[in-house]
Amino acid sequence: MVKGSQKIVSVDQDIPIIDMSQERTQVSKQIVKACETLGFFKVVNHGVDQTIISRMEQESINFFAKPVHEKNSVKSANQPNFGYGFRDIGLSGDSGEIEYLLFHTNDSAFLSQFSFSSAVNCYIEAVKQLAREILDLMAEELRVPPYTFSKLISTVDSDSLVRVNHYTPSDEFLGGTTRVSDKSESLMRVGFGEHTDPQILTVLRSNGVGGLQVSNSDGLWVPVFSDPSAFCVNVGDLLQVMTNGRFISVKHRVMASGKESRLSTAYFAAPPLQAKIGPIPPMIKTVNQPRVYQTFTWSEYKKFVYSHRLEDSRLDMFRTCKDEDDEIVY
Ligand SMILES: O=C(O)CCC(=O)C(=O)O
Ligand SMILES: [Fe+2]
Repeated sequence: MVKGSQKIVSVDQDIPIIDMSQERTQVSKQIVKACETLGFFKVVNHGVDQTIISRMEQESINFFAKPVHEKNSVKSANQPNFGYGFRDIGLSGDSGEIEYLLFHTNDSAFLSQFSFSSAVNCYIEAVKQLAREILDLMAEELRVPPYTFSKLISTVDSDSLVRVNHYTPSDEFLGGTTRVSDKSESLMRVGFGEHTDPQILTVLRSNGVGGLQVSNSDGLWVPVFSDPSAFCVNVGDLLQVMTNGRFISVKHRVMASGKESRLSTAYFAAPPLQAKIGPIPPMIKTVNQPRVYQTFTWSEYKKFVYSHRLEDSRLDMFRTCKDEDDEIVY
């Protein structure tokens, strides 16, 4: 039995697909609606140059094709869970059928070890720009001051990350030194266990191989068909907090069925470590929408997240139990 499994619905008809070439107010309305109902949507006609995407994908394929010892040597000097990872996700004992490369977007010393750092940097700039644009569209429709969200990810000390995930076909695991012990699990293996993304916004792309599932309001897992020309966007925990619970930080997971390699690249847009995060004043209405979350720094929340398991509902600990009056000025 796959841990945490729920019923799976068969089509991704529930996943909104937003055409960013539409009229601006239309786009912002659709984005806000998607964030309130599912916390997840796809964008098409997003303006990111296909050559930037293709270069990043090819360089990632080349990296994962390298011998294990070469991949293992890619480690961050000061953070043990950064760099190349195999199976172990995070620091609290989570694991999945995955190998990955995790790095800070502004860690130029780390990035310079790669022959493909220019492809990575171009990709980061492009998805960061897309994330900013989406956050600005949200702010417009929510009628909050311009750049309220995007300015948090625009500063040089923003703590944003990129994770390139590679889910290898199951035969490689079955035939190799790593053995899948249980037959039923070998049919549907957890690639990346259920979790919410802790940051502000995630912009994710994959290579045309599915596996990603999102949990809808009925608690059903909705498979997300992979469209290599689209970006998937999901609300992170911090955006749920800033919107005082109006946006949903969607629970998602990857089930690797094992026939083809899934390659995904996630850009996690995050604020600087010392940024104070809490519900923004226009999102708090004393009568019908009182403050739901406390105020905390990203650094405090990140520490908390890293000391818990992926599937833990980490945001619950930061709900208010009393009225707080430490308003944040963004
Ligand atoms: O690989 C995917 O599609 C999703 C991975 C994911 O959820 C993550 O890296 O946070
Ligand atoms: Fe995720």
